[in-house]
Amino acid sequence: MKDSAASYDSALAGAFGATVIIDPATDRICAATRDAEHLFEDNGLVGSVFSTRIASNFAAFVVFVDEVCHRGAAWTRELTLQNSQHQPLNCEINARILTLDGADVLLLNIVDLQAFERRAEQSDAARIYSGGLVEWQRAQAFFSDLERENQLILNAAGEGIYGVNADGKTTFLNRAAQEMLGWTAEDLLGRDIHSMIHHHHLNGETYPSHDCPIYQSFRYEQVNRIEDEVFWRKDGKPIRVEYVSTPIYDGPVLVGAVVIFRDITERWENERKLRDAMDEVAALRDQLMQENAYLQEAINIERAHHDIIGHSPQIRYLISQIELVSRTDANVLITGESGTGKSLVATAIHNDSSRSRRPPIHFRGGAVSAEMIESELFGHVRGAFSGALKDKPGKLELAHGGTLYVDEIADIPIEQQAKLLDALQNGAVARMGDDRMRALDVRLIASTSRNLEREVQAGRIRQDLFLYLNVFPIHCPPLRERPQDIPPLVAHLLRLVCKRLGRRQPIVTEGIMRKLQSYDWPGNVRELANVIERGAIVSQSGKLIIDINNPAAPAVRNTSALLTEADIEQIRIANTIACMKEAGGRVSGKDGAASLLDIRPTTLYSRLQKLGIRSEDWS
Ligand SMILES: Nc1ncnc2c1ncn2[C@@H]1O[C@H](COP(=O)(O)OP(=O)(O)OP(=O)(O)O)[C@@H](O)[C@H]1O
Repeated sequence: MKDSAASYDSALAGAFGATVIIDPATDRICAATRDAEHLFEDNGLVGSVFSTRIASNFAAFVVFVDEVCHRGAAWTRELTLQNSQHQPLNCEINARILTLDGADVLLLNIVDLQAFERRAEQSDAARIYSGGLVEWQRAQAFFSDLERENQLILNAAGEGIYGVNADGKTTFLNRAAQEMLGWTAEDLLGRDIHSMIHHHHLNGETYPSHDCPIYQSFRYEQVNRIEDEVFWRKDGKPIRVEYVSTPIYDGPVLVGAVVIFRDITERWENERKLRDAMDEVAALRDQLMQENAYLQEAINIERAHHDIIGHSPQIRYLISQIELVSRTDANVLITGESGTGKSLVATAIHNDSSRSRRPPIHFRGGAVSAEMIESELFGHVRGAFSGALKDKPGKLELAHGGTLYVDEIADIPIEQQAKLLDALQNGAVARMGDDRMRALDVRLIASTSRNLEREVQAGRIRQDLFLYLNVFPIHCPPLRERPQDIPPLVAHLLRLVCKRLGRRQPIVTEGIMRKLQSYDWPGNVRELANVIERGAIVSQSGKLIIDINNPAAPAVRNTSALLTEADIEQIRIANTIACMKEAGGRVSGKDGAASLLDIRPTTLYSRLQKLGIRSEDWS
């Protein structure tokens, strides 16, 4: 046994690393090196059973031993051994047969592959990162070669290009870089470039090199693209740059980074000017919008007084109705003969309402062919029907958040009435040819010159739509029922038309006014406006001439529609002053005020006195 031990010792003397001798007959470990004990974490290796050191696949071990016995030597990486803690050991096993003291034993040299890989990595890392003189010289040589070989290209490039080694020292600098930075190659080569051109941010804060993307390029092997930074010139001025820094390798070794940069000062300046200009445009637009809102408000206030003319009780009642309903979101049905001012009333309601920030959307059923009504109201998508070449929103969609005024609701075909009611009640609309529902918040104001109840009975208006609309009916009275509104309407319409035509305003004689007031006005205010316009055009003599061919019998006067004495007096005062102005203050004579009014001068003298009209009033 002692002899055997000596033989084992001498057999192991030349062994390297973890080595064991096994007796294949007994499966026992006869001898082991210290490295083997270390590997298996077991000081009592000698004498123990070897097969317990095999983690798995014992059959593979038997095959391996057979191969060794047969060939005399073999190796494998297929077997996983385990240490005393049963942790697996990923190994390469080299085995051969030894004959000691006349008996065959197995000598196994075990290489721990994990430890081997760790050592390889450490030595690689040491080679790359230790940064010893050899590596530094190698990097220098690499950059010199790079620069020499690419001299022409580097110097021809419009972009600034410089290289840094793994210590951040400048290794080369092309011509464009020197021109942009003002630093020469001699100034920078071999020096820490970050501290020379990249030391501060534009706001004055220092820029530590470890935060710099260029350094990160060679520390963490990243390509970094920066779109807006500054490099500092030799004269202390900053230039705005965009750059790309790319790590570069000499074979497997990282030797530094190349930085390619472009001076974007001019572009940045142009962009800044553009941004400033756009800010200014936005500010002006806001200002204009505010002014517009202000003017709109001013116009609305102005309109509230002047749009709907008339002092008759009917008109006063109409205005009170408008004021009442415009404060609500209720649907409104406006009835009245043609030309009585239904559109005017609809606009007044919208303008006085909380929806007045959006323009009212006007839809006149009778103005569109029956086939187009659906597309006009609900919109369509491209291809919804032949001729639908692009998407188009309908009037309902356009009125979202505001008011839709449907003029002559009875002209809408019955199917579209159903669809309209559906959209309004559900608060959603789909364009023709589209499934997508779009939200809808619309106030509906509808008008008609027909008797809607009769239209419902005749089946031309849906009952449910009529009920939906008839929440707040407003009636516009015909002009023949309120002749006292004719003088103020005439004055208003005459002023408008003369202003538009650029003409002097003719005088309205009392005779003409009587004629206008006794006419029936089947076309209501629209007809009156036409008569006045025609009169303003043909009147050359300074007096309004009107042409009403078939004046009706004096309209039946409703006592509640009569002018008060005060009304009459006011009109008379205004008309007399206008005449005196027109006649240049002369009462009698061919172009005198009395002649314009078609009364005697003495009557006019006494009227001036009676009404308290003085020369200051017309001069
Ligand atoms: N009270 C009024 N004060 C001032 N202008 C009026 C008044 N009533 C009507 N008008 C004017 O008469 C013209 C016709 O009015 P509007 O178009 O509103 O009538 P309508 O009832 O809607 O007519 P239609 O039924 O034919 O559409 C317009 O120029 C309108 O400004």
